[in-house]
Amino acid sequence: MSKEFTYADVASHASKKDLYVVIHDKVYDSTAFVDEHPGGEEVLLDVGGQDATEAFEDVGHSDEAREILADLLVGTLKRQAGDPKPKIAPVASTTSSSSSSTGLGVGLYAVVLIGGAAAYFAYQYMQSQEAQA
Ligand code: HEM
Repeated sequence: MSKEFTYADVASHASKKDLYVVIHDKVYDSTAFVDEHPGGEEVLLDVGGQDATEAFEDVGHSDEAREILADLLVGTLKRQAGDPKPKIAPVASTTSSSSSSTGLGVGLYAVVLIGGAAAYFAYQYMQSQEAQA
C-alpha cells in the first residue's frame, strides 16, 4: 500500500537534498534525479515541495520521462480542506480539444448552411434580373 502525504508533508521536502514533487496527485521523490534532469535542476527545484503537474505537462514530457517518474513514486497526495485545487489534468485538456473539434464541426455545418442560403439568394436575384430584362 502506498503512503499518503498531505501538502504540508510534501512542502517539507523542498531542498535539493530532499526534493518531493506532486504530479497528478502522486508524490515523487526526485532527489536522486535532480542532477540528471535533462531540463536542468533549476526547474525542478522551483517546484520542489509543490504541485508540479502543470509545469511537467506544459513541457510535453516523453513516455520515457513518465517511466522515470514511476520509479520515483513514493506515495499519493491526500488533499485536505483549504489545499490548492488540483492542477489541470491532461484528461481535461483532451476533453477540451475534442470539444473544440466538435465546435469546428458545428462551424463547418454553419458555413455550408450559410453558403447554401447565399447561393439560393444569388440564384433568386439572377432570376429577377432576367425577368426585368
Ligand atoms: C520528477 C519530475 C520530472 C521528470 C522525471 C522529468 C524528466 C525529464 C526527461 C526524461 C526529459 C528529457 C526529454 C523527455 O524525455 O521528455 C526532460 C526534459 C525537460 N524537462 Fe523534465 N522532468 C521532470 C519535471 C520537470 C519539471 C517540473 C519541469 C518544469 C518546467 C521540467 C522541464 C523540462 C524541460 C524544459 C525539458 C526539456 C529540456 C531540453 O529538451 O532541453 N521537467 N525532463
